[in-house]
Amino acid sequence: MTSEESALPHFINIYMSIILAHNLSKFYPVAVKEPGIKGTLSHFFRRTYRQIKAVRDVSFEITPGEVVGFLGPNGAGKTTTLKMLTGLVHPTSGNVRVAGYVPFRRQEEFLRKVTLVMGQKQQLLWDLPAMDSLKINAAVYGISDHEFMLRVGELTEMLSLEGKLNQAVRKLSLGERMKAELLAALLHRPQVLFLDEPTLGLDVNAQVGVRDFLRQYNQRYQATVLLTSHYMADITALCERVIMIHQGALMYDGSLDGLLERFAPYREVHVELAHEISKEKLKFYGDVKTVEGRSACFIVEQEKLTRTVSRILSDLEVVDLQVNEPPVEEVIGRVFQAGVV
Ligand SMILES: Nc1ncnc2c1ncn2[C@@H]1O[C@H](COP(=O)(O)OP(=O)(O)OP(=O)(O)O)[C@@H](O)[C@H]1O
Repeated sequence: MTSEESALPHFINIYMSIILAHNLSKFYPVAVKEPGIKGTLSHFFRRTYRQIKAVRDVSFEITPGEVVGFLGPNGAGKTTTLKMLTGLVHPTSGNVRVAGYVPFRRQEEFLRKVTLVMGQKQQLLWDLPAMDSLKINAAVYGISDHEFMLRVGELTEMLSLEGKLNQAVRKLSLGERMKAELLAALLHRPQVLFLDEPTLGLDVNAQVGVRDFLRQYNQRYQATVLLTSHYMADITALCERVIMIHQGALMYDGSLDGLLERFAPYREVHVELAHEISKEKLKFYGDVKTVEGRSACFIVEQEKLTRTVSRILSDLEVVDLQVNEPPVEEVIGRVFQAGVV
């Protein structure tokens, strides 16, 4: 019996969680070669390997209908985790269940319940109209003609893809292609969506389109979504909860607000002054992030906020003042740099 087939710890309720990872690890063996001819020769006769610990003891549970952001810097182990959750990669150790199934067995019932969309890979055939690929998908999943037309009609409308499915995929814009990919990935009405960078490379309008669609789809079908994205706007627009990994290990699992609260106990104070003032003089009031003409931005610790703002208002000729939360990108960037929670 493999580790995945062994019983899960009793405290884990597989009926409550639609996605469940328990102490999930994946180590990739990679051959190590010494430089030079000698190295090449000895590599040929006797290979030595080292382990890349892509994912280490990661545990989390996701309940049906949640939309969860999965964050981490490059190489953190996000794609490897998604591959284990969809059964494309066999875990080195740990347990995983998705919709009650052990993913790597790739049972038909399991495959009907999940989908994996990777922004940098496409399933639609390049030279054919998307509709042709959709018909193949419909045949694979045994979707009747009537149901096929209904689903395609509905998704086409939700994705604003009217008139696009009969053009060769290579003639579509990047945004339209991504939307058509989503349509193909959702034709079988999966309950669980694993989305790896679904807005990668898209322009802002197309990003917003995909985001709006995902929100609508989640609400309409109560689908569960685990989403990775380098665009924080995707995460803030869609996810109340985020899971963060770094160097393969879990760093944070909780609300997005909680993450910002925990890692950004400061605010940005933007002021518009009546006259230009030198950066040197402004430094008296706090860390100066930027100064451009009469506008300045200060970074102020939360507990000093009231004092600092009242001092700025009483000392300086202020035309406008705003207190903002720091941009999520910056906070996440600082968390990744800090490395350890
Ligand atoms: N098939 C493989 N063989 C060896 N090492 C691998 C393999 N796949 C991934 N890795 C390594 O495992 C680590 C995690 O990779 P993974 O692709 O899961 O990260 P990621 O968080 O998705 O990164 P990114 O945001 O850059 O896509 C990296 O160090 C990567 O080089």
